[in-house]
Amino acid sequence: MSFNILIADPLSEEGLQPLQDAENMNLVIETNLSPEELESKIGDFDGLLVRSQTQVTRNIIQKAKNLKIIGRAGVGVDNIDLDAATENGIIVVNAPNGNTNSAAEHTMAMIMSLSRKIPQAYYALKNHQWDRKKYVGVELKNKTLGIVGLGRIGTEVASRAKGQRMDVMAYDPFLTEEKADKMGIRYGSIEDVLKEADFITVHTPLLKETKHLINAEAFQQMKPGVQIVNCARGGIIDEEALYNAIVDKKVAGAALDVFEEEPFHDNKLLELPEVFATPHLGASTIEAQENVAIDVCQDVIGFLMGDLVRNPVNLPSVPNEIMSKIEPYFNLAEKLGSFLIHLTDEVVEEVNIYYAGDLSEVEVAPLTRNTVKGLLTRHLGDHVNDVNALYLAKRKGININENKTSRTRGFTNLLTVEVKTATETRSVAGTLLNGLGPRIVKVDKYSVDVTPEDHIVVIYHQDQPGVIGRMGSILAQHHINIATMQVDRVDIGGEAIMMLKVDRHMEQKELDELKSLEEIHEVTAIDL
Ligand SMILES: NC(=O)C1=CN([C@@H]2O[C@H](COP(=O)(O)OP(=O)(O)OC[C@H]3O[C@@H](n4cnc5c(N)ncnc54)[C@H](O)[C@@H]3O)[C@@H](O)[C@H]2O)C=CC1
Ligand SMILES: O=C(O)CCC(=O)C(=O)O
Repeated sequence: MSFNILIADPLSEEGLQPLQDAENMNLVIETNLSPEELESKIGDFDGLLVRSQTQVTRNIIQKAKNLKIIGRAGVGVDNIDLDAATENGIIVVNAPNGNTNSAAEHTMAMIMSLSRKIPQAYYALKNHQWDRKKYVGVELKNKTLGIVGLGRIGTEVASRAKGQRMDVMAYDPFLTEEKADKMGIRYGSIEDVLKEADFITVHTPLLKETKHLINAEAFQQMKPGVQIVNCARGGIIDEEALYNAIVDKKVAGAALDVFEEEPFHDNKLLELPEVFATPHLGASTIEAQENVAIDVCQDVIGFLMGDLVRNPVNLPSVPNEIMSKIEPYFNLAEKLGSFLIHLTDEVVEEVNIYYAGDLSEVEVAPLTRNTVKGLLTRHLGDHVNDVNALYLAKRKGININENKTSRTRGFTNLLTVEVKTATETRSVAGTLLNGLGPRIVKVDKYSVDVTPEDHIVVIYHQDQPGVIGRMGSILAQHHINIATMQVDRVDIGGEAIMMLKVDRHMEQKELDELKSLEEIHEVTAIDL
């Protein structure tokens, strides 16, 4: 099997080497495609790699019939419609670590250039103006740097600014006073940071909550003469408000790497002498580009070859040590879901998943996704995958509940799945037997021991002599060989279950013949 990968933005050649070297990956490099060109080509590709330039819109994703993975060589994924990707079962991966250093260094370069007005002084010299008075700067030492967003890049900026002997203060919803103390910086609310900082640098993602986080009201709260840096995302700072704050002399200078609209030819902020800018160069170093391309290529190859990805954006990332504990249960979880959905023809309203024993001690979200994938595939087909399973369940109005319990029924691990419809509740439980693999150990209230694979026939019948023989005869007439057989009941003479493993798929008319026996209540054939 081979995969077609489209590289739609310029990526480091060295960084692309893992993909070039992979035997079954066909790389097509076509940058600067218009949205229409990308829409018309994307149907041929299994993977798409971009930086921040290409907008991967819902329209493009809807045309991407074969697309399985979108790799973003960088951090911000605001150029990718994540909802559309998730709904269509396309995994998005990024490279969150490879450009942190470069972005932090660029931020420091911006802060230092701002403090000494280096770009303006150079520009004047180029224009034959030797002016030493106009370009008097300020020292960074003892000035307060306010960092909004103390993630990977914000943290690196903090440690570099401390090296400049700045007084560093930060706001981040995940920052506590204790963590700040440990880092040797000051903790503040957003208001504290706005009020006290001489330089403010933003390092948040662009989200609904951070759009225009730094707006006219925020500028009002700042010290006169404050200087502003944005090397994160255009739109975190309201450009109109920044323009006005500079014209009103509230803000003394601004250094911008990112803009509300990119790329641009004109931006009125650049008409102001207090402003200098770079065209989104934060991650543009040889090292960062190589790092992010390698990281994203490895995830794309890994994913297409059936491995786990390290940096998923639209799936929670699970640390390796946890993944190694739960991975053996993936197959069991999916098979239990596929099995159970065949036991009801009614609309499923609720799914309860119970994790017991060893499973009650680990992160089980990936198992829940696999179970739901198994449940939904019967009716929604193969496009259900672990990326979109929970989204599709929600869209169908199915409530999914995850529970951890101590009820192991004597097994070291037990996964029980229960579906509720308007009129019935059906359930199946399975375990992973040490060395023997997955087993179905309970169906509704009956105990069984069946491997969840091949052709299973579940028969509910009256517990009375002769039923098994009559069923056996019908199967024999159709040349259906019984591989294994299990029966269980709760009360003598009451309802009983029979679980058959047969050697081939059973046709509807064969099942109808079984159902026509008076003692039989329900027959379900399940091909797992
Ligand atoms: N200019 C460039 O070329 C580059 C830009 N970036 C951008 O830099 C930004 C930061 O990247 P990383 O540090 O890697 O991300 P990160 O995810 O490690 O850090 C973001 C931090 O922002 C915080 N945050 C979220 N909402 C906030 C709010 N309302 N107020 C304060 N903090 C908030 C989060 O808690 C998190 O700690 C992203 O927007 C990314 O796209 C990243 C690399 C290069
Ligand atoms: O691809 C680039 O150079 C942009 C990097 C960036 O903005 C990011 O990683 O978020």
